[in-house]
Amino acid sequence: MEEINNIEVIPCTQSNYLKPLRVHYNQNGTKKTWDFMQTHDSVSVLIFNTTSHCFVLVKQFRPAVYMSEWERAKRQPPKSAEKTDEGSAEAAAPDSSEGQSASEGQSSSQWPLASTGITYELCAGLVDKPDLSLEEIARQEVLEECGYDVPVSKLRKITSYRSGVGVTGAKQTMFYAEVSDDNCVSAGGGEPQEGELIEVVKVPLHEAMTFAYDERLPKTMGVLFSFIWFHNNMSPKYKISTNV
Ligand SMILES: Nc1nc(=O)c2ncn([C@@H]3O[C@H](COP(=O)(O)OP(=O)(O)O[C@H]4O[C@H](CO)[C@@H](O)[C@H](O)[C@H]4O)[C@@H](O)[C@H]3O)c2[nH]1
Ligand SMILES: [Mg+2]
Repeated sequence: MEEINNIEVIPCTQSNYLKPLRVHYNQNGTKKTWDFMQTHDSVSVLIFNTTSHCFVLVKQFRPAVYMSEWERAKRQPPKSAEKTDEGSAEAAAPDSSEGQSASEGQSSSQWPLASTGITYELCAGLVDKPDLSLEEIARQEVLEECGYDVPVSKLRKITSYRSGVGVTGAKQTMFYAEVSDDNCVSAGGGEPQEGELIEVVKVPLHEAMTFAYDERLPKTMGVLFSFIWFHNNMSPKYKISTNV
């Protein structure tokens, strides 16, 4: 249950997370300019629980996604208040949590439901600790966000890729971790002192592809890619249903 209100949007002039910059350069003799954002690289982890045959994902409110939905709503106001994806999306969700919002803080504009800013993601984290390896950061994120204590040696690197090419250029490295209920040491949920409010969500293997392609459930590309990676690499060890 999320309640988002008192929304105020201001220009970002200083941040620990990103730095907007403009680069001038010559490409094949042509003068060019590009605006970009310096951000941290990141790691993500596809977690598969071998006891329950479920993928372990996280679900959290993402202000950037919410604000993007707000922009869209301003461009295309919904035809009627009831006519949103909300009911059907939550009905199809693998857990029962419900989004809720209040429209306050900003003139008379209609704020979207908080649930439009809640996304399903792989467990993931920023590479912001120079003394730790990518594997060690991934291990910490699995523990903090999902509550599983897995040794670094059990993390298998899947691949790395650019998580954004137009704006950030940041690199994300993806790992695979097989866990069992025996590795579960806490409920997870992130670091409350860092302001993290994370819900751990289990997606049964036999529902994975239906979940992945259900556009009513906002999710990252990492979820989609990693499920397909699992299908290609872990079958026939674990059978993933593909009838979508
Ligand atoms: N970004 C930001 N802005 C703030 O103003 C801001 N203010 C506080 N924070 C804090 O920074 C920490 C960031 O948490 P993580 O290290 O777990 O990183 P994620 O946000 O999970 O990001 C990962 O997962 C994403 C989804 O796959 C990918 O897109 C990213 O590339 C990937 O790094 C949290 O403690 C959060 O409370 C902000 N973080
Ligand atoms: Mg995270």
